[in-house]
Amino acid sequence: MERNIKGNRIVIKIGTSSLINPDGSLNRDSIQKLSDVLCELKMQGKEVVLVSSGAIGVGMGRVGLKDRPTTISGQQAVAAVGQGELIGIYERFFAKYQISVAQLLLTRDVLLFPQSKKNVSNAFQELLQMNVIPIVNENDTVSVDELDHETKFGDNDQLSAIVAKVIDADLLIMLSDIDGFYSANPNEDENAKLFSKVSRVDHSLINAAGGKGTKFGTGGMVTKLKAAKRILDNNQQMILANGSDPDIIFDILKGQDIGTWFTNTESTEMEG
Ligand SMILES: Nc1ncnc2c1ncn2[C@@H]1O[C@H](COP(=O)(O)OP(=O)(O)O)[C@@H](O)[C@H]1O
Ligand SMILES: N[C@@H](CCC(=O)OP(=O)(O)O)C(=O)O
Repeated sequence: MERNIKGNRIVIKIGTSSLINPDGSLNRDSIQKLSDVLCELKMQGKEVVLVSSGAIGVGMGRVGLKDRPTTISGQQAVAAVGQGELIGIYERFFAKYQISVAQLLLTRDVLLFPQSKKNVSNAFQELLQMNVIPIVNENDTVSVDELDHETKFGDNDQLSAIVAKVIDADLLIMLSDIDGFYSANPNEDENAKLFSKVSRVDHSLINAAGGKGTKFGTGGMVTKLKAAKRILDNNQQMILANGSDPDIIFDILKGQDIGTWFTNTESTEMEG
């Protein structure tokens, strides 16, 4: 079934699992391909915001760590190393198209304090008018899940939903290493079925969501569902799909039945 998708102002979130190879090396091809697709969307006149994870994964490679640091401060440190390199890579790929990027490191304050929300919203508006592609990540040095602090965020999945709200986006496209949201983790249950459409995120769905797929990911499916709930509560739309080939974004925007479509205009459906 074709989907009725409005996609003039789009937030695209890409997870670490799509940016880092299983051996920990940077997946340059994937980042380049994603950058090509985003530039093409810009040239079609669309407004695009990228929420990119990967700071910790890139930083681990840079400082020669095979495993993610176990301490929060260790993760903050490698994120600080990786973020600069990550933005530098995006900057070079986008420069081929004479498109500039901007780095926005955000925390939950964006929603908690009306003045912060207004400031961030104004900055996004200016950047979009300047035809710049804003690239967002959490401000990992201050926003850690484990600290009970006003600025905590803990995951880019929910951050991307918050950004979609702040800029009043038509659509959030969430790209991961999996084809969508399944009735159980398909890496553990071969009978898991893909949901093609979800109209309500309730406890039974959250129970079907498991943790992250690789040592590089952060939130797994739980944080993606929490993001979807925020989107539905705000009457917006989200599509969760596999980011291994970023060209999938074009098919999503054509309304093809790809991944899981979170929309409260229709009832929940499973494939098959
Ligand atoms: N019900 C489910 N449907 C799909 N994937 C699931 C589910 N439960 C757990 N997962 C896991 O969530 C992973 C994606 O989350 P994560 O590793 O955090 O990726 P990303 O880095 O893209 O955010 C999948 O690879 C899969 O192993
Ligand atoms: N801010 C952290 C990642 C947070 C995160 O949500 O990661 P992921 O589950 O891969 O989207 C980073 O850039 O490494």
